[in-house]
Amino acid sequence: MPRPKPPRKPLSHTRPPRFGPPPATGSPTLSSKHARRLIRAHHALHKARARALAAATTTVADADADAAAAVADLDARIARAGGLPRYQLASRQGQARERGGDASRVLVGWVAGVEEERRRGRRGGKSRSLLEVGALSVANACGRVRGLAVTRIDLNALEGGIERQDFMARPLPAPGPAGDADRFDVVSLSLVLNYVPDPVGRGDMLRRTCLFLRRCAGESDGRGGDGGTEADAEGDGERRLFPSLFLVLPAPCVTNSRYLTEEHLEKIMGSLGFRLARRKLSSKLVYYLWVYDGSSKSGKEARFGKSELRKGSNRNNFCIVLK
Ligand SMILES: C[S@@+](CC[C@H](N)C(=O)[O-])C[C@H]1O[C@@H](n2cnc3c(N)ncnc32)[C@H](O)[C@@H]1O
Repeated sequence: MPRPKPPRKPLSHTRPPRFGPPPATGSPTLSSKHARRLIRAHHALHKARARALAAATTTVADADADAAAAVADLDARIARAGGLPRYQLASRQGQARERGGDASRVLVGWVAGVEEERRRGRRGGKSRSLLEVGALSVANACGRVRGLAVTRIDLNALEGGIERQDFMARPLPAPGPAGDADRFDVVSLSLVLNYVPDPVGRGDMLRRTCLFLRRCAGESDGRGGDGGTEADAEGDGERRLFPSLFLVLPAPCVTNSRYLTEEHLEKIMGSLGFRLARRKLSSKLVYYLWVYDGSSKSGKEARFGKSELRKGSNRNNFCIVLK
């Protein structure tokens, strides 16, 4: 008579981790969890480096050596962890999968109606241009919109078609119409602002986007719009969508920060001359389209420091400072 099978043991929840070499750079086996850990560690090291760097430039001479050594040590740790290339691959593989894909699809969804109308010739005129800062791939959704010319830059170019360039060092367009060819209808900062390790650097980056946006035609051709107003993507009127900044952040940067709320972000952006045209909140990310009209309500840029806006021990410290 056959013996009854012994009951199967439940899987242990305390199983030791599997050791072995980390997945090779570019490996499709990089798990979401691994990618998330790698991304967090990279951000943390960068923030520590920014703090050490600030200390190195502000401390008295004999402390300089220590601070400089701390920076060098952090550089070595960043390099040992695979540096920017590994972070980028983790972002491209793990994070993209986890958050449901390419963030530029949201931008395309917002502006596609306008472009479609243009294509059908009702508005006529030039094609649109996009400067994608922090581009990881040329194969994202914005690259497939007809009539949208995309310029891609990144600190480290992973593919052909992406220029290796620091946005903060990108040569500024010449003043006036002479610089128009070097300005864009849309600048995209998708998960780039949160890469900047310090609050002042974030403010500087936001401010710099204005310099690369085409001026409202109200200023250059006196017609009170960018070559006329655009019907927006949802057809809810004649609100302009260009020139604009597409900004994507991890949602907790605004939903759970001690120093930044959406209201505060709107004030910062308003002071730079932007108004909020579109917003989408997902479980992981927040997407914004900010239309630039080149002037703040008060007529001048305000200063925004670091002040606590929400209390609570479980908050993060994401902050934007406009000096
Ligand atoms: C998390 S990745 C985001 C990639 C992509 N935009 C997305 O939405 O998935 C951030 C990228 O921004 C790039 N980056 C950060 N600061 C930059 C700067 N000042 N100029 C150009 N690229 C920058 C980094 O090199 C990195 O590749």
